[in-house]
Amino acid sequence: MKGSNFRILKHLKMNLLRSLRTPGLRGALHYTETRTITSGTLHIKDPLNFWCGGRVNLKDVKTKSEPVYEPATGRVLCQLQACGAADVDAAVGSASAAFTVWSKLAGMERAKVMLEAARLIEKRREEIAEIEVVNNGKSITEARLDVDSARLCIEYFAAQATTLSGQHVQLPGGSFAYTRREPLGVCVGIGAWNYPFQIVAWKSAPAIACGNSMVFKPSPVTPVTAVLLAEIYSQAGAPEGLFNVVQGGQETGSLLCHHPSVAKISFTGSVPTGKKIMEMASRGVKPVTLELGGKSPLIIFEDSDLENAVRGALMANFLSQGQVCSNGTRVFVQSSILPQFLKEVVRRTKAIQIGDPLLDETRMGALVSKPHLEKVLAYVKQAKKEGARVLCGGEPFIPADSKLKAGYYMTPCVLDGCTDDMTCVREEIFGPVMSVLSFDTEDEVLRRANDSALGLAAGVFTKDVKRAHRVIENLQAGSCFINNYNITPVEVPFGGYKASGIGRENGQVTIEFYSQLKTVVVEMGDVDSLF
Ligand SMILES: NC(=O)c1ccc[n+]([C@@H]2O[C@H](COP(=O)([O-])OP(=O)(O)OC[C@H]3O[C@@H](n4cnc5c(N)ncnc54)[C@H](O)[C@@H]3O)[C@@H](O)[C@H]2O)c1
Ligand SMILES: C[N+](C)(C)CCCC=O
Repeated sequence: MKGSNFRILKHLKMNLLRSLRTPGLRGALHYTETRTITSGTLHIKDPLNFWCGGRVNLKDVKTKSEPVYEPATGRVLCQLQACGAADVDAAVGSASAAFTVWSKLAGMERAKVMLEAARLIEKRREEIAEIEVVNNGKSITEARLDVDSARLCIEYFAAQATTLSGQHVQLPGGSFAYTRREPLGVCVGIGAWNYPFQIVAWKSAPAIACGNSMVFKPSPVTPVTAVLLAEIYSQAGAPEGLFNVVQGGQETGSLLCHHPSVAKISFTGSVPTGKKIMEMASRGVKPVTLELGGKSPLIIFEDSDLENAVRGALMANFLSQGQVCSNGTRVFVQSSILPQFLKEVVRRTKAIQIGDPLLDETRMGALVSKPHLEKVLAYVKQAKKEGARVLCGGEPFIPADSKLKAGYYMTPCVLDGCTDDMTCVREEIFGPVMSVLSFDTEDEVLRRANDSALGLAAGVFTKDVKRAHRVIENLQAGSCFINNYNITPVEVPFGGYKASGIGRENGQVTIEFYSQLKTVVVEMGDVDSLF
């Protein structure tokens, strides 16, 4: 026992020494791969802005700094320095300089850097996941999967980088044309707070695979992990300025969108902000990718495997404390199986372990902020007022551990007796609140499921193969699931119909959204002039 303790201590010491020798791991994080942190202990003092290949301390003394919180404890984690016009200009300038080098590399050369970045992410998986938990409040189990998804995305687009190519078209008289797939230039990424590390990878990986550079602005609520990715790309051999991070809120975001040297904007966030982004982009005729909100239907037919349908409904509603764009929050259950479904879904919802998100056994951590928690609780109150029945949850939750008492927790909620006109059924709540509606026929449920301005995702549970495909064909949603929910492998496109967005992330098609085609016509004979 003594010997094994000694070996563990020696291992920890070696890792600590190694981490202090590694650029980017120095400073206030004092972090190693094997050392784990506990809630309430991490302090971040290093600057969170990053351009020209390093972290940047803003010089402007007038820069306002804002507190960033640890949702699990309600404690201030760090101060955010928001970038102004000169900072945004410096970051875009840095990205423009990198573009001239990076865009000329062969796909294989880009892939090499990206695969090294993926390797570094895998090596630092636990560290990144823990920091994500401290800043976002989600459970460590989910954060690890998010880091994996980020890494897989970078690996996938590294492979895509090696396959980018144009077309050769034979023309009369031996003449021909060819197309070149070329990058766009400096791309801007703007992220939401629910999947901070995953979002920054889902945007940067296709962008840099195609030869673009990027300036990324995380949500001011979760600014911490994007800069880790910036350091990783740098350590992996990316040219200075290939990937930059500017911090701030809507002012900084709008400076980025209006910047004349920016070629494209890829945004993840709410529908109202998405509309503003599109307006700003239209002034410079810049292409946009918009990954926006949802109010997705999950349809459970009476012939479903009930056990799987219940599991699917929980996965569709309670991942990341319900703060998931694609969540199937309108759960339509065929009336004949409604009582069994509700009994089982409520039993399992009540059993969800809420608490310290850094503990392995926790399944639901804290919501992202106090105002957001209050907003979600207000939705539950409104649902009750409008006649929905609360079968469980929907209350603030105070964990027993004293250090978590000021955290932003609530009990996951199941609402029954919901009708299509209720606020909880019409609006995106973005919290752990499942609204259950009953239906009788396929035609009826299709009409009701499509009765929304949003169309991000949809799901169906049934053992009838023909019905499954027929229903999916008629659902107005971009990301659909049969007999499962919220499965988003990086090899398949993800994105919404209707007001849920424009463009796709992941999958081969995403190359189209980060590149442009140049057509070259080559004359092999004489010019046949009409003049
Ligand atoms: N479809 C998807 O893939 C997806 C994924 C995650 C989250 N979301 C959506 O995101 C929303 C929650 O995230 P949120 O609250 O951070 O969204 P939000 O729209 O408030 O903010 C998103 C980002 O936009 C920035 N921003 C705000 N105003 C801006 C402006 N005028 N100009 C430029 N940038 C501006 C914010 O600082 C933040 O970085 C939900 O609606 C959710 O459904 C969608
Ligand atoms: C990986 N999930 C859980 C499907 C989340 C996708 C991103 C949406 O918020």
